[in-house]
Amino acid sequence: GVCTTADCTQSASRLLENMDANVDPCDNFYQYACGGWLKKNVIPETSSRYSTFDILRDELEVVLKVNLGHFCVFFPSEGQIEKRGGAPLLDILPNVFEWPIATDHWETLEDAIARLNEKYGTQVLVNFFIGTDDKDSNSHIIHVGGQTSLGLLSREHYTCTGPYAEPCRAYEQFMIDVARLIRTDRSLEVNETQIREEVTRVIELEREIANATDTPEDRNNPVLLYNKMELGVLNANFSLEVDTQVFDWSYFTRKIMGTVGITVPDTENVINYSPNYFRRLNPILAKNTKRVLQNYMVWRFVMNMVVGLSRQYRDTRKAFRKVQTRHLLCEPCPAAPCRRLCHLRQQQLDNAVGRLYVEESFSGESKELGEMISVIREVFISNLDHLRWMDVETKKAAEEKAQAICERIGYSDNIKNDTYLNNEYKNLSYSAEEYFENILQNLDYVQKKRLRKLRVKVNKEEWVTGAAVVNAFYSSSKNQIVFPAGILQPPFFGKGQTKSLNFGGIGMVIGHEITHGFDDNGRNYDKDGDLKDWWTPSSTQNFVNLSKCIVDQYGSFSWDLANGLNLNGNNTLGENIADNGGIRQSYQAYLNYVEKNGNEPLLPGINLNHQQLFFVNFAQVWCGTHRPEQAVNSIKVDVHSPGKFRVLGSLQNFPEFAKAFNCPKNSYMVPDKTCQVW
Ligand SMILES: O=C(O)CCC(=O)N[C@@H](CC(=O)O)Cc1ccc(-c2cccc(Cl)c2)cc1
Ligand SMILES: [Zn+2]
Repeated sequence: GVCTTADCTQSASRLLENMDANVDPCDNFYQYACGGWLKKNVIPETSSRYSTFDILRDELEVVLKVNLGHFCVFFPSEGQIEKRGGAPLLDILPNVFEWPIATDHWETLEDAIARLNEKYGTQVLVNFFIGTDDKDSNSHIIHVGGQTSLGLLSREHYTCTGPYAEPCRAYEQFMIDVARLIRTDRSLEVNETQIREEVTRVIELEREIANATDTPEDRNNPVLLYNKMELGVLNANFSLEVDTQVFDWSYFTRKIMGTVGITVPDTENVINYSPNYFRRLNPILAKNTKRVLQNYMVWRFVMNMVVGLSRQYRDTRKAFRKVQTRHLLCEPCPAAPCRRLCHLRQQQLDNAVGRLYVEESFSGESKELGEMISVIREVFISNLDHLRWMDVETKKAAEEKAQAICERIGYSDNIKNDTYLNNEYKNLSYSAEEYFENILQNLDYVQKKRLRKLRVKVNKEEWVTGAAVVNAFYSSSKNQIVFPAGILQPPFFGKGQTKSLNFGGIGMVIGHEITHGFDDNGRNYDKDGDLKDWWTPSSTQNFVNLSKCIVDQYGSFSWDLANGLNLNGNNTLGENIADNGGIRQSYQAYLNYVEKNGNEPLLPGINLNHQQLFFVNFAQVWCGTHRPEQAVNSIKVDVHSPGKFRVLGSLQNFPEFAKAFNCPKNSYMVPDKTCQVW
């Protein structure tokens, strides 16, 4: 029969709207499923990528903005911000030992990195953080490395040639304008030549630092990153010298950990995950002065702060805004509610935001989700039996790990617990005059909470995300899959949606997250989340060979929106393995569902059976388009392949898709060579 409920009618019209039935599904399924969407949608001025996925995120923000009245939080008017000019920033520059370009006397270097880290959570030059010990997932350990954010979006930007010339120039002008403004506010002489010269040196230094950082390829094997050594050894073997002054790692570490009352002896173990970066950094520092270094480091802090100052300061980043990275403070937008939301997110108030969202929009689908997770987990495990490339011993360990995956659905009960929330935010104080300082105070509060974890066991109950998030997660150290409330909505999931759409939507995501535990990164961790090899050498070798097929397949896709650049098959391998596993598991789980419960009633007005509807809904998650500069950048930095290729690549490897649409052998969607890992 045909389902004529409102939900079915809505699903049918959504699916029909987005697709282009004139395209042969076997020629290009993405075009077939999304052709209608692409004809009807234009990328908004304010977006760099616009897709079904992004629209869900925008809609979630609207729900939150509309309901921000609940937050009796005072936010300053534009007038109050204007009145204070640059004062909030000028007042705190002494806290970070000053910005030489913008003053005529300044002090040390060492303390600056430590202060930026422990007080403002800003990582410059050295990334120092407390994280889970990969080889003891119940403990925390100090990590040091080179993964600090750069002023420009990516390493490539620092070539300052071709498409990167404009962002570079905007970045340089931004720094010059802020330096001039601060010197003027301080009634110091403004010598344009002097400022421009110092800025040029900072960008030159930043370019060298960017080139010294590890590439994504250098960072994708957790076993090779796990370099544990005593702090004393780190100090001895990875000395950094500036102006004949040696960087003292012990002093630096104690400076940071002392602020939370934790003493760290030289025998303390730390993980140095970028030894090569520090080796490459040494000669760079040796040929630079402390002044240039201080200029660089404090600039990385200053550039994030100007958005919280008066119009004159904010305008300095106008041209640069187009290529902005995520900043610490909020862009004051015309309507107060959106600024409040931004602050709440920036203030790590994800639990308060999550509570609001859950109360407004989440009707608690946990039970049905739980059932979907268990049948898809079962399929993953039963599929292991058919894998000829994995030996019995390794299959047994894989099954144990799959059984041990713990699931989190919707939201953490904590956010419903007023006592818990009040306790979490008790130290927060807001007042209109001091909002800038409050934000800095809260950065301090959040960073101190992170630093205090060093002597505390890992809380595996803790959620790795807030609830008001349209996404899903796999944590290798917790062996945990998480589906926040934000993604539990159409097209992914709906109580009134047919199971074919739910399995093609959230079912795919569930399979994707489970498979992350077995991709090129996740497979290195055992069922307890410890970095321990549970593979036989022969199974490892087979896994590597089969992965190579995926690397080559996605690496051979050339992306028209990125000026024909090919995808990076290595950097996207983990996500591609997860997509290819997810589609197989969720589809098989759907067939099992139909086997057990019979065929579902068809959708009105759309002459597709449910096997076909599964694939159409699956593909329409990624109906969307990109701006060229975002496309080029995403190929460099995104671990996910572009949506179009995620759909094409995983369907080309899946014979059940070809069967569902009766695609002939030589069609584009049925290539000769296909890949399969899980
Ligand atoms: O925002 C972004 O660009 C990343 C979104 C992103 O992939 N999040 C993932 C988080 C993660 O990687 O575990 C969760 C996820 C979302 C969508 C899909 C999916 C659905 C239908 C078809 C295909 Cl080929 C893939 C699979 C996984
Ligand atoms: Zn993923």
